[in-house]
Amino acid sequence: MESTLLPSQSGDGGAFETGLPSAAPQYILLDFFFPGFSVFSAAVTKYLHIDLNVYIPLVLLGACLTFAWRSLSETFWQIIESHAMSVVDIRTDDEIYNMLMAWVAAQRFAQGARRFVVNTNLNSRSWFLWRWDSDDEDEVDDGSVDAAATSGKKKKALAYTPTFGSHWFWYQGRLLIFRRTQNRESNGFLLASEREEISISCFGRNPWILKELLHEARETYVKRDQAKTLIYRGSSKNPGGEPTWQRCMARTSRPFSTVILNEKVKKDLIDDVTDYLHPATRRWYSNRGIPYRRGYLLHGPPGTGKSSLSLALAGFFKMRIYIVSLSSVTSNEENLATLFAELPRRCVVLLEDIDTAGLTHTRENNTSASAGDGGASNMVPGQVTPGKDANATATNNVGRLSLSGLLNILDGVASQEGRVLIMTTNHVEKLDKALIRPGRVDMIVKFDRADHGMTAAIFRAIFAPLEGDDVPNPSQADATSKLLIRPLDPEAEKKKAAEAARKKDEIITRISKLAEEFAAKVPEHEFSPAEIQGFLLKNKRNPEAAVEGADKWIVERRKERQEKEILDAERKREEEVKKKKEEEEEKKKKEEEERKEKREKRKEAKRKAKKASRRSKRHSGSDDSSDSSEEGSESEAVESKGGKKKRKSTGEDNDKDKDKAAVVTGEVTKAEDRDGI
Ligand SMILES: Nc1ncnc2c1ncn2[C@@H]1O[C@H](COP(=O)(O)OP(=O)(O)OP(=O)(O)O)[C@@H](O)[C@H]1O
Repeated sequence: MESTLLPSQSGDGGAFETGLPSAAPQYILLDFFFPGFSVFSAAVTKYLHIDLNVYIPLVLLGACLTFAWRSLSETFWQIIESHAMSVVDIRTDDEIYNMLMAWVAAQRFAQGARRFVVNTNLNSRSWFLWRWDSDDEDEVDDGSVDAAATSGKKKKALAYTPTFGSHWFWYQGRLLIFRRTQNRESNGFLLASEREEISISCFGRNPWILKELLHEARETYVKRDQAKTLIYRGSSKNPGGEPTWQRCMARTSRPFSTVILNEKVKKDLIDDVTDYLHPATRRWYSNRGIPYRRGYLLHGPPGTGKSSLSLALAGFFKMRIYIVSLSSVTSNEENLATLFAELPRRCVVLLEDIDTAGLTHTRENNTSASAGDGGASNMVPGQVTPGKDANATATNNVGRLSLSGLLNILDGVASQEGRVLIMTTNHVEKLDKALIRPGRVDMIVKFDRADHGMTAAIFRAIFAPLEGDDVPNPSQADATSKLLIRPLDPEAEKKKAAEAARKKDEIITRISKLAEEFAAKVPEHEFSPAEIQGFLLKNKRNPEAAVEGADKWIVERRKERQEKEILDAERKREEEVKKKKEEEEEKKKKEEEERKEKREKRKEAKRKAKKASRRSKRHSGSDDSSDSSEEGSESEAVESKGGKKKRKSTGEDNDKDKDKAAVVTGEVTKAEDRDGI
């Protein structure tokens, strides 16, 4: 092989002997870019007899070509993209991100990706879009499910999505590109998984296919939640931060029938909401200039079904429910206004505990809050609920919600027309009339503790067999597996179905009988449905035990209640004693302050009197001096006759001044007496 020897190689030894090329200009250059290249090249030449110099131009050419190809293709793509393609960028802080990712995870190209991202929760990490509904854990029936998840214990489904880069796929016969890139802005506040951008592009200047895909993604996503009631709660990420609606749960919609309430009341409520939500009603309202809103007030003791009815209503009308508890610390006027401004047009808004909102400033009686005698008989509508906020003073209610603030929000521009407003309270009697006047509250539903019929209904609801109930009965499971192996003939199947129906009827009859027995034992209007349900759930597989244990439970419950009442009374007494003590201390302090003030005033008066006396003294002194000047030599004569007379006259003046001072002091004292000091 022909080799180009460097001058030093054929010359005087040196580099030739060491086998290292001397510093030829191209080697200097190459060494600069690739340190050690000259040594490597010399070694290759010496041992392999390959002269790398021959290949350098080729390598350079290749590099140039690669570079040119890259930049050309990039430019080419940019031109194509901007002139011949349509692209949709998806924001990671919008719900469409969740929708699209759920759709992508179900596609073949995502499941077939060799490098992918695996998630148990595909949703955006933006905290307000984050979903942690436990129900989703059971959803293992979509395409992205890990097969292992279906076996045995239910696990969270695994979703696979393609990793960063471009991924080509076919959709409705069109070639599309799903691109997932790392967000170039390195915002320190973003989580790692938030730092991504996704886009979908298609060839052609018409983006209809992309829109279709997005619609499909949304439909699929919404369908998943169709049988569920989406619950949002108003909260802020950090204290003092801006509040927003946070999706907190997707519950399987509660059938109306499971809320035990007077059937007529239920029907009236459903009819009313149905009529309100009818498209023609909106026009009717707007034609007459009436604000298109409807409000409902649910009131009654705790655990009687107010929240359950609200959720059932939202589920029945397939609306999202937005819940705010007015007793929460964050519910001040500003926060509530922000939340109301973000409400969608058609939804249910549930304002819980409107009596505990600290609505101290009523519109009717602004001074009532300061009346402060606190007795229940003197309760003014809109006052703070005693027990929780009774001690709240004007100062510690700063930043809290006032009644007029709440009314402004309910009526104001931030309030979306078309929403169904439900307010719940345990103390309807404490609400201001303005809050529940027609237009704000159009229907009032009263809830009560369970009567005979309700108790029996709760019993039946818990023990009667329902479609889809899992009966953990080993013999039954055995029978089912046998059935799977050896199918029955139609006749036998019919017989079996009839037998099952007969058995079911028998169970229902038995449960109805037991329900009556149970209801007869439970006194009416003493226990809330929640309390009864709590007891029955303890015996959910044994209705007979529930009936048997009812008497004992009632005794225990009464005892518990009594103990609680005693504890409450004790706590109340302690609080009262503490309050009294505080009041006494306050009184003492006040008295002491008053005494101090009196003393100060007296001192001040004395000081004034002294001052006056001194002034009058000075006055009389100056009179004397003028007399003396007038009298001239006469005074001198008097002086020379001896200071006795002068001293005498001064003494008289002093006595006069003293009298004068006494008169002044008397005046001040009188003035003090007038002021009641
Ligand atoms: N009328 C009812 N029908 C069916 N279930 C009820 C009824 N009342 C209460 N329950 C059950 O009791 C539990 C508590 O009910 P819920 O939260 O609706 O009461 P609430 O009146 O809203 O109470 P609170 O005033 O304390 O918010 C729920 O599990 C619910 O199933």
